[in-house]
Amino acid sequence: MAILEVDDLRKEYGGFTAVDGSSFAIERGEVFGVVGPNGAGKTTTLKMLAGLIEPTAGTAVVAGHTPGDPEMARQLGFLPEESPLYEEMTATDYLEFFADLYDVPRSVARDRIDRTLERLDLEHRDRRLGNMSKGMKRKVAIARALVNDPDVLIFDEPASGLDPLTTNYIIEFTQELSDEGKTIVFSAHNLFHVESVCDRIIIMNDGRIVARGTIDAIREAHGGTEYHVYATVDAGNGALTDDNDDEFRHVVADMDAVESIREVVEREGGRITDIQTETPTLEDIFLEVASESRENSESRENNEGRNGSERDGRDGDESSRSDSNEDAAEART
Ligand SMILES: Nc1ncnc2c1ncn2[C@@H]1O[C@H](COP(=O)(O)OP(=O)(O)OP(=O)(O)O)[C@@H](O)[C@H]1O
Repeated sequence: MAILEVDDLRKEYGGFTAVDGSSFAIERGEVFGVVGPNGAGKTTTLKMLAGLIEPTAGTAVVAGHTPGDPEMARQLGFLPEESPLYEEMTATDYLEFFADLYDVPRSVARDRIDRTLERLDLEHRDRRLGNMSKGMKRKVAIARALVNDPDVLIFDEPASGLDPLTTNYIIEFTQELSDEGKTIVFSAHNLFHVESVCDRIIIMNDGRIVARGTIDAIREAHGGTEYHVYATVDAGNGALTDDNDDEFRHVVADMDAVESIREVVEREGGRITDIQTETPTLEDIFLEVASESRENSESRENNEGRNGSERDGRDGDESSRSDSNEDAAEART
């Protein structure tokens, strides 16, 4: 059952649309990735889920409550991208202060804070926050998101700008929280981290969701694994040659096609010299999706401009071309 449901969520700033009608549902216990280039609308989406920004339209329901409802705040832990801390306080004082705000009994809070900081391997808990390193501060911010023991966590760039060791702790800790049954909305630019912790993702661009699903399903929708068959003769399939023209590379999508190439090559008296597989990384897919989405927006803008200035009977053609571009983009969402 979905613990978090978002329906046609939209945020406009003046005439600018930062989030353009997002809809998705997250199942209890899932780690759900929100990825996209700078300015895609990720943080705006997460802040609307956390009740920190009022949507212009649409709804978000977290554990049966709408953002801003005090009961929802009890069930939610939000780690913002930037987390200013009270520099004069120690980590322990700071976290106890927030536990009080959530009415967590002192003894429960102390135990929870101790265990969380222990698991995050935070030393010098009585050092002033202002004197802590960036990584230590990030761990305190994570502990703050957990102080009320929420069911749902929203982590915006939890490990950005940290050293590899601290990053590793935080990514492993996220995985452990998921294993314990927490539902986590996870946004990060490091797609390797996204791939290692997320069950499903959405890819956003220019405020819109341009791809969604499990990483495997998205990979499949974007060509999946390619087989590169190298042979001494050209078996067709638009084979490419190397600089010396003495080897032909045939790129195909499945093993049946590999076998067909083998048959033709052997019939022609040639031989297969190598077969390699290439699976796109999430980064490859991300770059492809972002550039496709940019081309679609440009084509939409061009068509709108042309339709506005040339109302001479050709509008039907242009708009149907534009629609098919949108259909192609939507088919992948
Ligand atoms: N308060 C605001 N007023 C006007 N525009 C805003 C405001 N907040 C965000 N935006 C704009 O909305 C768009 C989406 O911003 P958002 O911070 O959600 O992107 P993001 O995907 O999180 O980017 P990044 O990866 O760089 O953090 C950007 O173009 C941003 O400039």
